[in-house]
Amino acid sequence: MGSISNTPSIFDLRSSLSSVAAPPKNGNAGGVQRSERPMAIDVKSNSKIVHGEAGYVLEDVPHLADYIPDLPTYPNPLQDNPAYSVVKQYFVNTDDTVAQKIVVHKSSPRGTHFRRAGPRQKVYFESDEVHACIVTCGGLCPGLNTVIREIVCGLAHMYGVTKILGIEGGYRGFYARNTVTLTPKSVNDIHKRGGTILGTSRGGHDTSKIVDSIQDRGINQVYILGGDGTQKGASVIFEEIQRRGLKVAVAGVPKAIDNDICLVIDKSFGFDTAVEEAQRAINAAHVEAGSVENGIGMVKLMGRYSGFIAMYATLASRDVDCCLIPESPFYLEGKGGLFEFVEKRLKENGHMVIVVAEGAGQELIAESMRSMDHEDASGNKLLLDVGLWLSQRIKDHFACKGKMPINLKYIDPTYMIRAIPANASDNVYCTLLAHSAIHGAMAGYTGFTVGPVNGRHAYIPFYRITETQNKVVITDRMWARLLSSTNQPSFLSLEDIEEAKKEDELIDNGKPHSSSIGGEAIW
Ligand SMILES: Nc1ncnc2c1ncn2[C@@H]1O[C@H](COP(=O)(O)OP(=O)(O)O)[C@@H](O)[C@H]1O
Ligand SMILES: O=P(O)(O)OC[C@H]1O[C@](O)(COP(=O)(O)O)[C@@H](O)[C@@H]1O
Ligand SMILES: [Mg+2]
Repeated sequence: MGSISNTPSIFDLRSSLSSVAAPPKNGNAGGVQRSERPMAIDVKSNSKIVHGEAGYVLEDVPHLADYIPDLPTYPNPLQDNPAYSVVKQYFVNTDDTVAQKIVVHKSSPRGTHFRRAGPRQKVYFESDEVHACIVTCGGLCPGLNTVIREIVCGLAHMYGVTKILGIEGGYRGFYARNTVTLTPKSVNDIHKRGGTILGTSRGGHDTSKIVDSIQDRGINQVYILGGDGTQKGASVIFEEIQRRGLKVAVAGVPKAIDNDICLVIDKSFGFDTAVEEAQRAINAAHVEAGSVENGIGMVKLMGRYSGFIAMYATLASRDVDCCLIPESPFYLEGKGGLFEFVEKRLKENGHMVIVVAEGAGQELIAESMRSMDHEDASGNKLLLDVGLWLSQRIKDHFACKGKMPINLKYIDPTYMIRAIPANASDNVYCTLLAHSAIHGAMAGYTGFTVGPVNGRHAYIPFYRITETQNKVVITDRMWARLLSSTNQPSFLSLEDIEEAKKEDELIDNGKPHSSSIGGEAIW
């Protein structure tokens, strides 16, 4: 790629981001260098799209300089940090980008790219000017404490930042709860604990009260850890901050225990840990089922709309006979149905294990029970308990005269797989996410989330995180691998499969397939 900043002729300039130019209320006076950021932006609902040669597209993230003119820059203090002095090319080139699509054809366009995460030579904040805050929102997820720890330690050790506040109890904590001062010492061993030391909540997102609180406290870097709902909230906070013209960087760290967040990033933190912990429940179900005649072990795992935890836990365990996920509808009665399969497997093996994701079979349950359209405080639909329902239906079916007696044990480890500390690999991953977020905010980027795209960390605009949910693609090879390992019915007719393929083609449309996790190749 040619240098973005050196080849303005390839750009399509239609900037409206830069039209927001109210003076910063807590802006910083004076500085050593003036920034030069050629604006070459195609604005699509607050997005910065840069077009290059051969179908190259950069979906860039906003920058403080887009709406605050003449911001001073400073040399990155990392250049004097002895630990990093050994790094060959420590600073990321300003025009480095990460490709979303890495399997390409000779004549295909180069496609969408994201700005590469990492430390920049110039920063937009002086160390003693930074007043950062961290908030955690939504459901728990292994690794939240690690991200908090690494933001605090990273800001302190890499950038010499001393003012870091923890906002307690999620978004409403900005205006209704206390704050806590965070130091490397106070967060030293929190990564060994599950949950979040800051507490969390659902609901309570009041944009103007939150931004008032940010402004009143003089906060200029906001780190927001949470799922799709949280990142939607972060996006509107960023818009309000931009509208007020504040020099405040907003960085999101995406969290989703079930990996349902965003088609772009490889996987979400905590997912590996959750899959590992799920093995313990599956093992228990297998032991229980195998110890009695016609034993069935049923395990319910998290996954409202995406069955990644159930799919990966099944693939990892090899003890599972049937995995049911929201993306693949199933039915109970008749030929090819679940009851028929259960009977067959019990006759063959004498026992079986079923893993069911919490969002699976919701239409079936709604048909047989009076549907309750209840929501939680954040507006998420409260699901009916598929594990209990399915256990009862199987018990009822086999209790009929003439059927074999069964012995079913239901295990619901829902909260056990998310209330634990992150495992080793998630801890390292969380560290990289935290560092990417810090480097981005220090470099003046804002309104962004961080995450690995094909293994390289990138800055991703909020709309990419919030626009679509990541789902298991049932026409991908990974789901086929699962079907082949469990030898369960697919519950789909040929027409269903054709339909699913068509839908996936529409979704795919230049995006990588969502069954790829951890940057591993799906072939
Ligand atoms: N569309 C939205 N706009 C603003 N805030 C939102 C939106 N959706 C959710 N939130 C807020 O984000 C926080 C977390 O959302 P929730 O859905 O509970 O968890 P998660 O972030 O894990 O999806 C809540 O405080 C909620 O009020
Ligand atoms: O009981 P809670 O705290 O509302 O959490 C239950 C929900 O949290 C989750 O684990 C994750 O949800 P979020 O992504 O919204 O945090 C869901 O799978 C589950 O339905
Ligand atoms: Mg959510």
